[in-house]
Amino acid sequence: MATGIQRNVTARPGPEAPGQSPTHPAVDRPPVDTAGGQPERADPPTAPEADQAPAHPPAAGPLPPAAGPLPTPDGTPLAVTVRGLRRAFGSNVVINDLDLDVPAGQFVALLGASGCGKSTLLRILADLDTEISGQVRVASRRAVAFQTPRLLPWKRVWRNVVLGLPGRPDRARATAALTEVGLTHRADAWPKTLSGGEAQRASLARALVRDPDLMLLDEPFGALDALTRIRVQGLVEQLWQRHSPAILLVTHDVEEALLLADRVLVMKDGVIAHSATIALARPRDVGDPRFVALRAELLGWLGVGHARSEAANGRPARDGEPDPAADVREPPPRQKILS
Ligand SMILES: Nc1ncnc2c1ncn2[C@@H]1O[C@H](COP(=O)(O)OP(=O)(O)OP(=O)(O)O)[C@@H](O)[C@H]1O
Repeated sequence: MATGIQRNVTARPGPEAPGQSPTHPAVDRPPVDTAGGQPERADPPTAPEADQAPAHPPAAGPLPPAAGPLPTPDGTPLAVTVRGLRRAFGSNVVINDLDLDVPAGQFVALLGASGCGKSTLLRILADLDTEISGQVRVASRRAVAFQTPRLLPWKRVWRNVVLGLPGRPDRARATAALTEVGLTHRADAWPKTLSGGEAQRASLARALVRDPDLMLLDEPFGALDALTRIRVQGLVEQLWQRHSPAILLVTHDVEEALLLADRVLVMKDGVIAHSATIALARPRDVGDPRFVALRAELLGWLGVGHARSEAANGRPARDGEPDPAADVREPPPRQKILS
């Protein structure tokens, strides 16, 4: 696998005030909806940042020539290698000496409390944030999908799918990707006429068309209703099984993480504080006692008290009852885990 971003940099003093980083545009801003039947333009004035690796080298500077390949434990090719990563916004140090390895083809879910830095890490891996120090190496063919599908409203669906690919827009490629996500019949639709699930499937097709070695998914199911969410989760799992990219999925949903991932990471205090290998056969059964135990373990790491009790007692704690598992399930003090 070709290695794409290779950075070994020291943080530069950022000019930004919180919320004003030039490398952190307002990423969740929905596009202005101007689609209503407007004619297609050949090319957008700007391409969305989502779903494609940037065409230009990162602003943080090239890897010094002396830097050799990072160690790969047991020779496994890695889709992601991070060493000593640090990212701060002013005095807010969000990522602090973080290490991470993601082997090629592995499905990894990333959990953590709100604001702990999950999206920041994903944006760094997507090369959308370069104000960092540390070493970052990721597969060159990568694709990103966010909670909002970010389709350009003035482009028909199929043109959105191939947007940003080199050369002339190739309808056959778009059709192949749309077929994979079951959306061929909507190829000529305008984005604003799609349902939430259809739009997210179009976003997945846009990721897929790049034949990525690494897919970075930031809560891609977060805005979907419960039923659509289950369907799109299943689709992502199928696509992963068919194409075998490494996937890093940011999610708040422990069950979702356990249903989909080979490995679940918990981010806390700027590092990967816990890594759990999920060695359960697929499709997974939420009622399987091992699934229940893993869920309780992860909820414990996320600081959910009742889950700790459930893990220890096999039943939820009653209100007011001291948590007998609290001292054994509480994560140990911060330690460095190479995940
Ligand atoms: N552009 C920015 N400028 C200043 N601070 C930022 C910026 N982007 C993120 N942060 C801060 O970095 C921290 C981590 O944010 P991030 O979005 O990575 O968290 P998260 O774990 O993904 O949260 P959530 O689960 O709620 O989406 C937060 O304190 C956030 O306010």
